[in-house]
Amino acid sequence: MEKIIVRGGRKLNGTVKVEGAKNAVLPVIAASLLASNGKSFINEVPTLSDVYTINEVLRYLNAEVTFENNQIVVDASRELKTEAPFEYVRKMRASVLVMGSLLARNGHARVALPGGCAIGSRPIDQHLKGFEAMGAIVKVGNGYIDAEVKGRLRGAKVYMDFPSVGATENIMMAATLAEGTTIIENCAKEPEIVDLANFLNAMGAKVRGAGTGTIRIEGVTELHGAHHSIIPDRIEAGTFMVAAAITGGNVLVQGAVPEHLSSLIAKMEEMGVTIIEEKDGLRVIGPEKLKAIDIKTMPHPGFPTDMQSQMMALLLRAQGTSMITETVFENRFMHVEEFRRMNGDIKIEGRSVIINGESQLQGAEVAATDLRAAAALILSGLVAEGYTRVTELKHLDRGYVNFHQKLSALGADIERINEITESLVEEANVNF
Ligand SMILES: CC(=O)N[C@H]1[C@@H](OP(=O)(O)OP(=O)(O)OC[C@H]2O[C@@H](n3ccc(=O)[nH]c3=O)[C@H](O)[C@@H]2O)O[C@H](CO)[C@@H](O)[C@@H]1O
Ligand SMILES: C=C(OP(=O)(O)O)C(=O)O
Repeated sequence: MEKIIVRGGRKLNGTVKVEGAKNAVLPVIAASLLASNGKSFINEVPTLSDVYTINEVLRYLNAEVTFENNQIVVDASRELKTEAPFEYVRKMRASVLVMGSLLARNGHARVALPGGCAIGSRPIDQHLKGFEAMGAIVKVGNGYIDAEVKGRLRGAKVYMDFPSVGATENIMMAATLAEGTTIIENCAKEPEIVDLANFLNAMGAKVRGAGTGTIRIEGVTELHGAHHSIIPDRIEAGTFMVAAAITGGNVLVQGAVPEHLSSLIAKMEEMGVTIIEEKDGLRVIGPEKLKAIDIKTMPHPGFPTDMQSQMMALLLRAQGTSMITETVFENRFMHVEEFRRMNGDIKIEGRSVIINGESQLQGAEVAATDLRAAAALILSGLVAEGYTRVTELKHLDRGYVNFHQKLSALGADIERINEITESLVEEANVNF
């Protein structure tokens, strides 16, 4: 088993470069299936396990995919299969994003039901409601969702009960090849939605309004391959901003886009962190003392749920009592128990947690419960007394490229080891 071992106490200094966004590249790769002629060239692609997984899904579906030097080339011009089986969807929920493209291209899509995960039950009813409004017959059974339409999908008005990111993306992709105009109301406004719309438009689609609460898609009969560069990862950027602040360091987060990070910047400034916009990113300078604040996660432009656990790590160092309320996912507090193992003083009260920042964090062996929890526990390890060992790194690898190397380059005392290697070293120490 692999572990990250971090020893607390070092201030971070220097420059760290942000990768392309995981949550932008996954829907863009799914969208590349819509091109019935020409290749798509996708640049600034991070080498994450989720990216390898979605590439496998595309290959299974009969697309040709290469991934070299942070560029993916997709040729989806051959006839595509219709089914994304459970073995892929189980590894990564975002596999469900191929459904809209397959339904639009083939008139039929069969995708394994993603099921729940560590952060909540995560249903996909809003995706299916959109497909049904466009004329698809959707059946759920034997662990699969089957959606089929006679002829082309038809443009429709879809009102989303909640501005779901994935549902907005899936409906947007399906609507590009529908007959007539689709209007998605109360849709998600995340920067990743805008990135997907830009890619679709480069493929020949007619998508307007991405980034606002209403998106209009005028259907076209065919899409072609296109060139696209993925936006920088605002959550990776935010994670390094917290790393700088928590250690009282001074770090330039290169590639961070201030407009994508406005809620995080505002809340960190409220805590007393200095954030300076520079030409190529954000400089973050941690104060001697952090102030306690309250945070509520919300759809964009509200505070992102994907930064909730990292901010919990930061608030555990603030003077006074803070509260975080999670409104996006119903069960995204699994990391609280792990923070408690590090002497974190946190109480869960319904959908909120109360954090007392006065107690000294102590190094401990902790398990990552999900992707962002993995990063957050490592952030706490940067300031805990002694050694923190973080396990279940498969979660970390879904969303962070070379996380420990990047922290190490900024001055952290951190390494990633294989438990077998570690026990050999211990054995060697005993024997010699
Ligand atoms: C790959 C990707 O981009 N993942 C992001 C995406 O996930 P994802 O697209 O899955 O998140 P959604 O915005 O769809 O989900 C938000 C909430 O809506 C609920 N819901 C969603 C769809 C639906 O049909 N019915 C329903 O009830 C979910 O259970 C959840 O409670 O947005 C989340 C919210 O910003 C982020 O945390 C994830 O990192
Ligand atoms: C929850 C996340 O991702 P996913 O939707 O892929 O699980 C995340 O990026 O924090």
